[in-house]
Amino acid sequence: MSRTFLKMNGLGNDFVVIETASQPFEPTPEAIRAIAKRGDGGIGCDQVIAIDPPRSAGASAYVRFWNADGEVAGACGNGTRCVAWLLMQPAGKDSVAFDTVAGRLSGQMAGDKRVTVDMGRPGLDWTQIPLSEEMNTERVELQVGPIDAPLVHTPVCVSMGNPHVVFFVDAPVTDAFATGTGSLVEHHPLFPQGVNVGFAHVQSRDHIRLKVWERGAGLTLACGTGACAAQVAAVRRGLTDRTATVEFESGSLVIEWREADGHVIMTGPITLEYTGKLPEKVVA
Ligand SMILES: N[C@H](CCC[C@H](N)C(=O)O)C(=O)O
Repeated sequence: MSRTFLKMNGLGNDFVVIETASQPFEPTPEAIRAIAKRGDGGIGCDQVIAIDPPRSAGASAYVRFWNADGEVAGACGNGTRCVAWLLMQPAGKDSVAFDTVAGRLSGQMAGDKRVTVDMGRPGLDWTQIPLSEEMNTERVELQVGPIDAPLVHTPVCVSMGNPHVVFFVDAPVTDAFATGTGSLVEHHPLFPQGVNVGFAHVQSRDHIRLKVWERGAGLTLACGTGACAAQVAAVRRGLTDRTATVEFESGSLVIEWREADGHVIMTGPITLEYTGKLPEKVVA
């Protein structure tokens, strides 16, 4: 049985989205890798997303995420905006709630192909990231490069349902730097579940330039949970006010770490690229 899918992206961070109500989807890591592979018979994407029927009252769906390396991911901000938009279309609704392994998320329309998602509260304790040892997550004892002249050091760690480490840098970093440094940190022993690595350049109290090396996907054009983590990290360090624009080369997200309830609110665009059929051989 061949399955239909939707190819979508959020600021170029791209997804193969499969609605499973009429086509069960229990993929192996190899199947995910085959779907995500760019070229050689793959569809090509950073993450694969399954939209399952709801498992609890009040939710429109249960949503699962996998990285291109085949491993399960706990959250995906850009993907969450795309899912929220999809779930609001048929019913002509302007708000929706759905569940993920990281908890209940809610979305609402914020203009044409623009969605606001409540990503819930960040995890700030070392056990929530998680780290392999107790540390102050606002100033983590970690550096990359020569001891006497580290390339990056003393990051902030934040969980958005997935682990993030955010390094503040004095200037926007190149793709080569983010790749070389991010790939070193992704599987550092301090992060027993791996980590997404952000390089944040604070331009002003409401503007951050960000590049993210994603766990299980590598350098992506944008990272929604990475933008949330960078803004939470910047507020913790006193570098930005509660709402900031987080800018990638492909565009920007508006992130608010809401004072009233501690929730992180992300607003940004979604793109529906095309619909297609998964090749039979890819997913048995
Ligand atoms: N690579 C991430 C999942 C996708 C995050 C990103 N695509 C986003 O928009 O948040 C992880 O392993 O936790």
